[in-house]
Amino acid sequence: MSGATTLRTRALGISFGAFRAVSDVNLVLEPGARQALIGPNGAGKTTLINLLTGVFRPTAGSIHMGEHELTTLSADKRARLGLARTFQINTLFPSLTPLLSVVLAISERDGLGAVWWRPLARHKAVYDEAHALLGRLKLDALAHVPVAELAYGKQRLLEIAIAMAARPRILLLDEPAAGVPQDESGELFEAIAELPQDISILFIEHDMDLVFRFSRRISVLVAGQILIEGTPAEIGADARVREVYLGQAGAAHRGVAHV
Ligand SMILES: Nc1ncnc2c1ncn2[C@@H]1O[C@H](COP(=O)(O)OP(=O)(O)OP(=O)(O)O)[C@@H](O)[C@H]1O
Repeated sequence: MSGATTLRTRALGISFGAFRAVSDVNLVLEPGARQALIGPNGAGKTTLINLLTGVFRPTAGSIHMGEHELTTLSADKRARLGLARTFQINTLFPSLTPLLSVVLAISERDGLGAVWWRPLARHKAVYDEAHALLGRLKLDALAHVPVAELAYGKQRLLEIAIAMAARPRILLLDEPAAGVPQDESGELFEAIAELPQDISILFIEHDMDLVFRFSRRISVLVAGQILIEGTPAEIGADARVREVYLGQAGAAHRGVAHV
């Protein structure tokens, strides 16, 4: 699958027992979006991404990608339609190199995982593509360094390179800068901003400086529901958003002065 597409949810929700973790969410991710999903701890941001990617089955509503309805599709099928994600926690193999990590991801995409006798030309094409992806994320100089020896910010970039190996149309990034020292997180987001413009990106981020620098739209999730969705200027001017954030302990150090 290739080409830009729109991801859309209609009245999406999930309950865990009596607890409604996400409810009535109408989210639209336009082609080429650079959209932030923000909200207090426990608001349901990761749960929403888990619903979009098929980790959880919704208890209400539906999910659509272009003309495809995803609501009941497996995570694998959604990935094949062009939906990719990264996780809040590091999921890399520490002893592999970045090059091999990306080669494996490309092989997986092509269904070549178990085919060791593939033609040499195809082998070269996979390596060329892996080098190009690493180059795009400015990891080419580190292609042969074991993952365990990479700075954490570089590891997070590698996770994005691996997600990109699936040739996604939509990329969902769950706190891509989590655990990354502050002086490396700007560089990480610059790399994200430079990904091909036809890929739609939704990212969860707590650092408001990064959110306001790198998003073109912001969705604010509070207690499982979208409180407001708009441009950074609209979100920054919204009194309810200020109230939500100023009510949170520690909000000041997250740069809420910008909200
Ligand atoms: N599998 C589950 N079973 C029961 N409750 C769950 C489950 N997954 C999430 N929750 C609950 O749903 C709520 C939303 O959690 P979620 O992790 O989506 O929040 P979040 O906005 O991503 O938070 P944070 O910013 O801290 O990562 C929380 O109260 C959480 O305890």
